[in-house]
Amino acid sequence: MTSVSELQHTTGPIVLAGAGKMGGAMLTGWLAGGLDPARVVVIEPMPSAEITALAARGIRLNPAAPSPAEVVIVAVKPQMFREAGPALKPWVADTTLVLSIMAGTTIASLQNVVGGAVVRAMPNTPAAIGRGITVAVPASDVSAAQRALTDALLRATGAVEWVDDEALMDAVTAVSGSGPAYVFLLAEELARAGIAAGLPEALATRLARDTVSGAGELLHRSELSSATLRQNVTSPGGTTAAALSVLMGPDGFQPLLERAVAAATARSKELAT
Ligand SMILES: NC(=O)C1=CN([C@@H]2O[C@H](COP(=O)(O)OP(=O)(O)OC[C@H]3O[C@@H](n4cnc5c(N)ncnc54)[C@H](OP(=O)(O)O)[C@@H]3O)[C@@H](O)[C@H]2O)C=CC1
Ligand SMILES: O=C(O)[C@@H]1CCC=N1
Repeated sequence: MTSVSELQHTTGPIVLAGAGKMGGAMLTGWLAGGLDPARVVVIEPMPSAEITALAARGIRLNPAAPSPAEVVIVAVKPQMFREAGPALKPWVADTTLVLSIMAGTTIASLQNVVGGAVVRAMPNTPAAIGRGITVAVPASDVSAAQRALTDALLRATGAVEWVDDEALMDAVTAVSGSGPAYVFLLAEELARAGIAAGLPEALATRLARDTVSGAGELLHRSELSSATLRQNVTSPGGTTAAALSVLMGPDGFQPLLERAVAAATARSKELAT
């Protein structure tokens, strides 16, 4: 992760349209990394208490007089974009970087509705703690400076991968955009299974949460592959092998996740406008 201080080389306002779960997570990551709140404009019809409180730190919330910004981040729901997009135009000049994080919504659609130099990106909510991963794809007219600015913004919330093929974004969305939800569900279901196996609810919940987060942290810090880390838990003829014979069986994780990722990929394509 690079420091938000790279963003201090730029001076213009950073406009965030839609400060919900994902836009709010990115904003949290930027502010935690040291971005000056005075540079941030938030456009949000029903701001949460947290976002409203940020106004006291210098963020400008729903200012009355828009003017072209250096960056506009589009973080409204894709289903809202056709309605919400045109109102963003006064913030966008030809030279404005328009960074969209909307699932499905294409670069062509952003160019038509909002204009500017468009980068389409797919982040995830661990951005709030600087541990997100974002995949970005630039429109052909995005300058090197705009790409560097995008990179600095995204790196302040975690890792960044650039791709040239926009068609990859549906599967990216299904794997890393939605992926944190699959992991949180794993923690929920591991706790439920622990309760079913006889554990008190509070203990099962604690064990599941700390196991998922601890294993995630080990995966993050270790240079070993996930397969090796898994094998390191699996004593021959032991308890893990018994569980994995279920989880790696014909109706185990592999076909289940393939179906889940295929469903999310298909939904991303449906959301394309
Ligand atoms: N959640 C996630 O993990 C991820 C989400 N995304 C993308 O981020 C975007 C936002 O998703 P998410 O944060 O989950 O959804 P949210 O509903 O939490 O956030 C969208 C926000 O936009 C606000 N909004 C509605 N209309 C306007 C408008 N005209 N101008 C400005 N803001 C408006 C909404 O307000 P109100 O609620 O009052 O309508 C809401 O606060 C989506 O496009 C999604 O595809 C991408 C990666 C991951
Ligand atoms: O569920 C969604 O559509 C968004 C995109 C990826 C994560 N959340």
